[in-house]
Amino acid sequence: MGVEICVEGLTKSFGHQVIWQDVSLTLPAGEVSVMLGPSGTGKSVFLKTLVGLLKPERGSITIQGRDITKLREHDLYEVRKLFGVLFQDGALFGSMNLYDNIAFPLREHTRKSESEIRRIVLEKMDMVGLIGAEGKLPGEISGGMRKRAGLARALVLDPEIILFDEPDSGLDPVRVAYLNQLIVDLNAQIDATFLIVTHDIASARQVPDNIGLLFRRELVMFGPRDQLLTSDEPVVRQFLNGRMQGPIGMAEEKDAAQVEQELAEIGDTTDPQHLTPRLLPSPGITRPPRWQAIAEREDEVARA
Ligand SMILES: Nc1ncnc2c1ncn2[C@@H]1O[C@H](COP(=O)(O)OP(=O)(O)OP(=O)(O)O)[C@@H](O)[C@H]1O
Repeated sequence: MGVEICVEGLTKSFGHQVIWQDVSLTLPAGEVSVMLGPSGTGKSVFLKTLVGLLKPERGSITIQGRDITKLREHDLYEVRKLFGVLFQDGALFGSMNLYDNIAFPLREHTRKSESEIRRIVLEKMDMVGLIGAEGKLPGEISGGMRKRAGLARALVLDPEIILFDEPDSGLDPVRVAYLNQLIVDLNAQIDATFLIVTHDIASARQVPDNIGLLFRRELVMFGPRDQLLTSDEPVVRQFLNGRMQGPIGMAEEKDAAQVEQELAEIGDTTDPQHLTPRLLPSPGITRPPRWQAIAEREDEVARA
């Protein structure tokens, strides 16, 4: 069913450099959330903090009733089993074929027999469309296939939470579209909680239930997709429209008068009537119950 992650007042620094502070949000169980933000705002640091690889200075991360920032290494090891992580490059072992790469977590963390491992590996490879590529080495396949292999590996321990670190980086737009469909289909099938860090605005508009935006060391906003897509908050509007006009500058600083002038010069693109349609699960995949509620809420926003 996926588990909820509740983050409260989280602050992370490296030495004197505050990366972000006082971040509070709840990733609802079983839903897909996207975290956006200009380069260097600490999105990857946020993912690493959620899995307990980095320790925050302040705040809590509550999963299944336990604050994981307070856990000792042994207990943290148990909590980490709830997570599957898809790293940017798939993080595959270059000398192992895809089958062995995907089987790796099962061989490391479980006592399953090789026949059971085979069943699971082939099931996950099938889910991501990689059947037939078992014997290939990571160096012999495309970036898109490597991502899908990384995703299959993230799925083998049946995680409750899946973190995606820029799944679309380095892929052409067609591969990104296929990957987005795969993410939506997987979420409908396995119903885990998904958090995706991305720069890709088209993906952020179509795929998630919720969107968050990190900017200038703060979480500017986190909420349902329709709420962010129709927001008047200048940072949110600028980022979701991929514009130069607005508070986000090349070096992240602009003066207020310039921002105001720029915003006055551009038209309003937050019209709820033109809310980007959500990407639906492929035909034949049963939609989780929440889809009905989402469709109704988005209809309401469009009518308002
Ligand atoms: N282990 C570390 N020690 C010190 N500083 C770090 C460490 N990890 C990350 N940082 C710093 O934290 C900041 C945020 O990095 P992060 O990679 O999370 O940004 P990001 O938002 O994911 O960027 P991008 O979108 O470009 O991938 C950067 O200034 C980086 O140098």
